[in-house]
Amino acid sequence: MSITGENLIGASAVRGTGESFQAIEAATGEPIAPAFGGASLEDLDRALTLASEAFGTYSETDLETRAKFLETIADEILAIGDELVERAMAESGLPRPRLEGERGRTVGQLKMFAGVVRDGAFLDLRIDPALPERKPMPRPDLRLRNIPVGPVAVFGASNFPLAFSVAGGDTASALAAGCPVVVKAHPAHPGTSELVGRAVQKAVAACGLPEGVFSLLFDAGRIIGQALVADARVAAVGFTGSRAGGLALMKIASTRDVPIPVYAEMSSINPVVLFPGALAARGDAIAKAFAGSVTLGAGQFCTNPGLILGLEGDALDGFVAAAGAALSETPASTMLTPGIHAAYEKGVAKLAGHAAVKEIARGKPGAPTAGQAGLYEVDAETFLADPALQEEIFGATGLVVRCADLDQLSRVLASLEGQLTAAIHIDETDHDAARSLLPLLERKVGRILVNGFGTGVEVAHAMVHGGPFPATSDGRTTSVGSLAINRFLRPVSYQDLPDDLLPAPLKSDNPLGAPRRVDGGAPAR
Ligand SMILES: NC(=O)C1=CN([C@@H]2O[C@H](COP(=O)(O)OP(=O)(O)OC[C@H]3O[C@@H](n4cnc5c(N)ncnc54)[C@H](OP(=O)(O)O)[C@@H]3O)[C@@H](O)[C@H]2O)C=CC1
Ligand SMILES: O=C(O)CCC(=O)C(=O)O
Repeated sequence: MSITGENLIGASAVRGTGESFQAIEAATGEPIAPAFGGASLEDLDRALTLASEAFGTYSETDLETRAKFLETIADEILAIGDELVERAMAESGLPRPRLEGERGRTVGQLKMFAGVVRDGAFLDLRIDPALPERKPMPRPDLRLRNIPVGPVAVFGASNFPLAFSVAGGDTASALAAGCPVVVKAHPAHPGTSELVGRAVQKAVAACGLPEGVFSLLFDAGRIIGQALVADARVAAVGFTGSRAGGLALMKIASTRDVPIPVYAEMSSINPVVLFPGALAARGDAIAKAFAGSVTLGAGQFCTNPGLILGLEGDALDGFVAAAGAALSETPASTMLTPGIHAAYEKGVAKLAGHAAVKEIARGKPGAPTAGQAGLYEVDAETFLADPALQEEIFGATGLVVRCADLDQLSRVLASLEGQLTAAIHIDETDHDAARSLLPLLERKVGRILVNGFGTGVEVAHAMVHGGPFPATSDGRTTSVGSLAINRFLRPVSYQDLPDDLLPAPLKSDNPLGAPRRVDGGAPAR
């Protein structure tokens, strides 16, 4: 498949007349052909007109057609073959195994949502039959289902060019819900975006769906992204990226005549708590695993373990020495973009320049575009006194906070902003102490994990990839896993509608065979 640099608007490929730009090879900083023509506001208008027109039909597609569509997207992505992996490697600097794995995750995610759609439980069908004889008041017949919210704007993320981008989790869950999607491509990987966009476009045609179900727009700047969020035809937004970017989009969305939700996954430093029993038993092994996690993908994971909390003592000293030794052997890794590399360097310099912060280790230096790993430490009182030490450093650097006792450690946790994950490393002897921290961790994070690290989110039904602000803009949701579909649904209740006016899933003979909760009982088909 050749990459043309065109916007994909419904079934058409349109050369944008806005400012053009090229992809940059992450490892060399050299431009890669072709040039991408940025979308004009007219292109955006056309994409949104088509999306609005498609919504009525697409929102009522039968579940089998919608599931097949998601599976067809997955098949079309695989059919691109190695060109997709090669292009993503060049644009992102991420290695082949990582991108092949990410492609598998993307395809698996689409297939999982196909299963969710077929199952029908996401419709949350409820029926409270009429009770005409009830005293003192009769009860009306009430039936409820979830409906899709409308066209959704998705911003591709820089750090997962496949799994959090054009056909990533936000797009898959919005399409599964029945919402048309308009994607604003991340400028760090436009070629990868076009290849995947064309795969989705083919799937729309192959499944006989209205063309406006999907469009992909490029932009050299921010005009299109901002106009997309501001447009009255957009009903919700999915975003993964910086806190500043997420907040800017939330502001636009909340000041529209009709405000809409922005589901933004933003910044997180993912505390790791090292309990004494675990450290004494296997501190070296935990240190090696930590070094692997903090440097994974050049540290460019929002689940990166950026903060390590432990109790002062020999075991923590041993961990710090072993983690420092492992990190100092780690080669520098190409970062996604020169801008992300520069932001990383700035963040590390700010941390290293803090009077009370001590450098433990730096990884091996590398090319000018490569991020050098780092490990630093600070005492808990300093950390508690300076909120700047909580700022996310997007890259392969961690900060160890030395705590005098469990009480101080818990004060450090209590001082943290909302987080995506918290990891605790424990042995049997640590269970009582760990139990005492769990209520606090639940209030702070979206996922608590034991004896592991949060990088590498499993796409599953019981996954929460979310958390209180600023980890996300709405801690009641997740952007990974089947529950992500709920972001793009809203419930509607139907009171006393005759059977022939009811939507199919709520008709008396249950023609869809979807599970329904009748009179508050367990869902049954
Ligand atoms: N915690 C996390 O999960 C992640 C955090 N980051 C952080 O973000 C930094 C930059 O990385 P990046 O991935 O580019 O994230 P950004 O938030 O800068 O950009 C993400 C997308 O949103 C757009 N965007 C950003 N700000 C605005 C705005 N004010 N108005 C309209 N559109 C906007 C960008 O367009 P454009 O590129 O044109 O600005 C891009 O398409 C990293 O250095 C890192 O600190 C990045 C990825 C993941
Ligand atoms: O750890 C993962 O697999 C996902 C990380 C993520 O969502 C992100 O970095 O944006």
